[in-house]
Amino acid sequence: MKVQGRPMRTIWLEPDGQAVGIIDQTRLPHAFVTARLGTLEEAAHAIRAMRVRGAPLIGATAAYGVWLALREDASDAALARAREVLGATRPTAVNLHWALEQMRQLLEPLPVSERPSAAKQRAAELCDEDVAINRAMGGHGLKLLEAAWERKGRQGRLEVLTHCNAGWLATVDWGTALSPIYLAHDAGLPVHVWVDETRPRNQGAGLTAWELGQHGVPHTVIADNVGGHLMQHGQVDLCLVGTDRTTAHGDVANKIGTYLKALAAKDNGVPFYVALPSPTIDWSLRDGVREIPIEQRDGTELSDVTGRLASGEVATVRVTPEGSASANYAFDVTPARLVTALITERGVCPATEEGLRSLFPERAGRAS
Ligand SMILES: CSC[C@@H](O)[C@@H](O)C(=O)COP(=O)(O)O
Repeated sequence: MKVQGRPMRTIWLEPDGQAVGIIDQTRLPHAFVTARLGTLEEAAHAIRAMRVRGAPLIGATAAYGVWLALREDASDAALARAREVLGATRPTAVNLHWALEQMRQLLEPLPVSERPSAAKQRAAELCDEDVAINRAMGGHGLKLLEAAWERKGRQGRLEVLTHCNAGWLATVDWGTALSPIYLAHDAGLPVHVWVDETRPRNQGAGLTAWELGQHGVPHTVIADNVGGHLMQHGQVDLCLVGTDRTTAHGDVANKIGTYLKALAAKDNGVPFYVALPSPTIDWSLRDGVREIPIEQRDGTELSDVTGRLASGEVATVRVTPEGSASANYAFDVTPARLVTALITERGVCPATEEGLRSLFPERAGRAS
């Protein structure tokens, strides 16, 4: 992606090689601010406070967090502690645990003296792999968008609805759900994106709208409850979202509110696609609704809203009465039966165990 015309990733090794650079996503869209992460604690805090967020980027940050820990102390105990601290930051996105497990498998058998440089190199590789996966997913998703455009008779605009931010900012580059959209836009398809605001943290209004704007993709921000109305009136050709954890049977956990969009899509015959890199698949789970841990965050994210005042100052204001309790569920699970197809780096498949295993045959018979 380019930011103000300059190509960049969302996470990088700083030029001095001593720290990891990130974009502080809590400051967007009002300010574009980068930050240095120099310790395990800073990496864990960045994930917990959502300075970095989105399933693949959480995993990439955790991998670098292991390096930051091991360069201080590369003992078995320090490695175990780094995995514990980072693993406890956010519960739903399985990419976090996948990345920590990748690091463990590589590092545990190595002599202590070799671990820091190996961790640094592997974290960089995981980032490169994420970029390649997302680009490949984009190519497969692009074919679905082209087919939808043909079905529409190449009339008007291709109307895509998305929820939360499954874009460049949620990954190392490209995005998951937005990767096909960027490719479609670049290929000249007249794609227009309905962007759910995605309360309570407004990742749609603040992040998706911002990055689509950076790339010049036409888009319109809508309140979270508008999608059903648009679908009833033929104004959505397809829904395209990301996921934080998908079961071996194709149940999909994603940002809270995704399930309601999938129900509305089903009722209106609108295709509902989910884009996911393979590290997002939790092969050990069968029943997403019962088994995927759903993050509950502080109620102030719901009761308080941050925005820019007319004066230019960024301020946080309370929108609920003092004394009213807030429940802040961050994710929900869309059952596989509501998902038209899954888009992965290896191709598109039905949201079924057979579908996923046809693309990832090496997983056949493996529980995790
Ligand atoms: C990148 S794909 C899926 C997601 O990670 C995304 O849609 C999402 O739900 C992000 O949630 P967040 O709480 O902002 O980390």
